[in-house]
Amino acid sequence: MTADCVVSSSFPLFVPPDLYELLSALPSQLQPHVDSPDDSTFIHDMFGERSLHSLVKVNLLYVFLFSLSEELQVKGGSGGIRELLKLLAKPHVKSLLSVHDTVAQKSYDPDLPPLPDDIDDDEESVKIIRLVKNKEPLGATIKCDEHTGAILVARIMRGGAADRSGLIRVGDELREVNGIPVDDKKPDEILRILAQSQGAITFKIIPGIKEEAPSKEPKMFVKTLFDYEPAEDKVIPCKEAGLTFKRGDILQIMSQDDATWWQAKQDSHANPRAGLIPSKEFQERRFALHQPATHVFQAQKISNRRACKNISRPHTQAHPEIIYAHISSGFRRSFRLSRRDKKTNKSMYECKKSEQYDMADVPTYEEVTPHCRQSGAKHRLVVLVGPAGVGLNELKRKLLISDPRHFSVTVPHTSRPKRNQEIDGVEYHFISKNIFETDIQNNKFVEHGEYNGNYYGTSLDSVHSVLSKNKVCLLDVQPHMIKHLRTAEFKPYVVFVKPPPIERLRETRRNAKVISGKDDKGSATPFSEEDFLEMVSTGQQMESQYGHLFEKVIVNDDLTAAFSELNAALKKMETDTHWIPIRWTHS
Ligand SMILES: Nc1ncnc2c1ncn2[C@@H]1O[C@H](COP(=O)(O)OP(=O)(O)OP(=O)(O)O)[C@@H](O)[C@H]1O
Repeated sequence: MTADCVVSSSFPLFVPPDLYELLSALPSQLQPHVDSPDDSTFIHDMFGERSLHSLVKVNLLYVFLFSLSEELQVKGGSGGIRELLKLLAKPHVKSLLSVHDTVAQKSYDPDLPPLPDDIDDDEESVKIIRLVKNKEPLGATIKCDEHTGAILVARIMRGGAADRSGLIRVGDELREVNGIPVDDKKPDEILRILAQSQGAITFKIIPGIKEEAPSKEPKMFVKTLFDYEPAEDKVIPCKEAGLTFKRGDILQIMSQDDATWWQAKQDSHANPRAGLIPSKEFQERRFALHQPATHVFQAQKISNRRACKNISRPHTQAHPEIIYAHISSGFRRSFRLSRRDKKTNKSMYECKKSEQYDMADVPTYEEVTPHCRQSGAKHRLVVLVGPAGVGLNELKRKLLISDPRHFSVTVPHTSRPKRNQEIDGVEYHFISKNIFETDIQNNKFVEHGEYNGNYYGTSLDSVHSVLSKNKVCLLDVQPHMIKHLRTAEFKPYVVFVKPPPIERLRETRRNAKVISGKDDKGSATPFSEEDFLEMVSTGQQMESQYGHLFEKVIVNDDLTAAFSELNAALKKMETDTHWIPIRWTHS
């Protein structure tokens, strides 16, 4: 339906209540002097007429002031009275009263067409609604009742023109449009009549029996975790009433009355009218039906490259990583896949819980609330994800160099023996194999893995330790680990570092070396074409599977630009208000 409502208005009249009482009392006082019932009805109608009330009210004001002046003149007397008489005699006071009287007597009701003659007197109540089309849709949908065949108002979109007017309600039966009976028509045909109508449209409506309960505007906000285009949705009851959104948009849910189709509006849009979106439950069911069995992104096999490479490489001032080594030796500590090692490395980093598909993982909507970090409160955990070789360590390193007192990384645990030059708690926390295994059992690790018979892992305590120093903890993990870090305590800010298109990879990484090592002696070799292809395809896979968990996506094309963007985003994260899952605020 594409019509807009005219809401009638009338000029407000301020009639003293005692005058109303007088007018209402008159008919009964005259009653003893009236013989015929017709005369009695006439008198009642006349004194009950609203326009008479208005006229009397207006005249009373006028007459009252005149008689007041006369009375005061007769009384003569004090300076105050003379002053008042002078005021009342002033031309602009008189003009003001005259304008008031003129305005008060005008009718501001809209010019409505006469009621159709053929209205059945027996019909209990019929609403004739006149609407004027403009660009804004009416914000209502119709349907054909499957039992009676009646055309009913199916839905009123919250905040839309129909809703705001209050003239049309869900369940109202549509009888005529512009005098054309619609009881033999299908909803589509009616919509065509409406589309062809110009200017005013008259609806004849039988009000539905069930009155909609006045609804308070709910204040529920959700972050959308998928893209939605109503035009492509085969089952939406009305495509035109649908709301388009992109993954990551914030919507305000306006109505959940219908279990299948919610009403929502974009938080950032001024348009008050809600649109239809699939409900969470409905979308989950659809998602489950269309999801291939093997949809879970396979965690990459892990090498210990991260665990060892900065520790055992010779320190040379020329190499940027070594500059970092002077700031903190606990770098390259997270454990992600090395492309080069994956065939030979049987171990992989485990996560704490099962990676099996469960409904909680279905990306539909997540209820969110605005959050701004209070000064002095712990920082949000910064989680970096991206395909191997994309530049996570390079970006971390730059952040650490830029502000070593503000940013920090975790110190990993290992079960391998400590070397002479190493200090416990600096390069690693050195623990026995037994203790490592017990800690794994007790879910003490964010990630852990085995390499060359030794365990390596990032413990939750090492994250706590950085955060408790009021520093921003930079952690890079496999993307399937993100969900375990999404807690009220960590409030992770997840940044996906994405590779640029392959031609830009070739160009920018021409002189770059990819570091790999099957033992603690990491070796650096140039990127191969295969590395680039794999980086791009892994990046795409990660984004499609975990994109709903990313708060920021940074394309690492030009390194300096990518670093500036990341740095600026992290500053904003600390100072600005962000939408976070509401469950993170219920700790
Ligand atoms: N934007 C860039 N332009 C040019 N070289 C880059 C860029 N980003 C990273 N590099 C280089 O690419 C190589 C790999 O980067 P880095 O080690 O940071 O990747 P990574 O994501 O940590 O990889 P891995 O997980 O395999 O350790 C390094 O030599 C780094 O200097």
